[in-house]
Amino acid sequence: MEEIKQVTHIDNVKLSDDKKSVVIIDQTQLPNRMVYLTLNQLEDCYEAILKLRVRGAPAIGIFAGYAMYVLSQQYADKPYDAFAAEFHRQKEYLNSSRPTAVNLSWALNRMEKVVAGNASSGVGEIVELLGRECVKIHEEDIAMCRKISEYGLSLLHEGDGILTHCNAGPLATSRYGTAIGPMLLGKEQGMNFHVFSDETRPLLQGARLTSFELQKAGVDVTLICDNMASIVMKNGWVNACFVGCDRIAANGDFANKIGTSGVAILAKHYGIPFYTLGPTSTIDMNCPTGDDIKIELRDPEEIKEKFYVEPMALKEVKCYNPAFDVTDHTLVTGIITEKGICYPPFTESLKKLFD
Ligand SMILES: CSC[C@@H](O)[C@@H](O)C(=O)COP(=O)(O)O
Repeated sequence: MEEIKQVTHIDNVKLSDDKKSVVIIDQTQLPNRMVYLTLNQLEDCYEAILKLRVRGAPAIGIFAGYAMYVLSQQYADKPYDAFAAEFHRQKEYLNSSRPTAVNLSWALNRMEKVVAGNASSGVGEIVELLGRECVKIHEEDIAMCRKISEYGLSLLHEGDGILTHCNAGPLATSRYGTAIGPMLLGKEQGMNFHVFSDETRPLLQGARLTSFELQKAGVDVTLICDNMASIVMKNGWVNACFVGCDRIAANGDFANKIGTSGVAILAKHYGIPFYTLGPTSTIDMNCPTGDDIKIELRDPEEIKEKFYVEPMALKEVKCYNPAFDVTDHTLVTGIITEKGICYPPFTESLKKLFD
């Protein structure tokens, strides 16, 4: 296994040297194998998002931007109208891979705006502009993650215990990550935290990815099963909960990995501040409340078989496998973005971010 020198420099998504492919770390293979995939076919890009080879709201947006650029080069000999139609078809297809994280459609729409806004340019020039736009999306995310990490760190103290759910670190974003960023940045500055990482059933992003990132960064991390969050809070070991987000509605409700809302309810019970951290690209002002967020339903096989040597349940047992849940804004202490920390009432504080 390739040695990770610095987790904040992991290239989870990047362009190949010849810019004809997008290269990702196959996150389904971690923490056991560091496998890079070189993708340049539409179906493979779709499959990579669907199967969570690339995952995490910002990372799938960045990936989609690169993928559209790579794919667009393959039909750049078409006249503008045919090029734009093919671009739209491929964009819609990629967008249908996962419904909950808004970053996917946000990045795809940004790329399509380049095509629509340059109709009078040659297709070759448009492809070049697409190349610049996807790099910009990535660079902006790097800067946003750094700012979010700084704001998050401003709320923490030496020796704090922090509980997190799922993975919102470098693998899910760029460089520092969002919810994990403050801990990585604090560590770089000589601070020490005790992080509890929920394993995050059924796909174990907390066990496979978050505890991997934190351990490699030298942060004190303790892996717990999801149903142990209550006891570590009751023991007084958690000073704050930091989680990521996939879509924040205009009223502050937000979708994140299934189980997040349970963590928020527990945190309220024990009087522990609960924060979600995410870039403004994760805020969907067109989505009034959490009820308007589409929750992805996934294959029951993920609950019954994946990651087990033998099936964990009868094949015929019915399963309900939502990938995300919505945390009610009343449970949220603050929303930490690259533009600052929003506090209730969120309808007003979130709106101000876009004024
Ligand atoms: C900064 S990543 C934020 C979220 O995308 C993350 O917490 C999460 O829920 C990811 O879910 P996943 O299904 O692994 O893509």
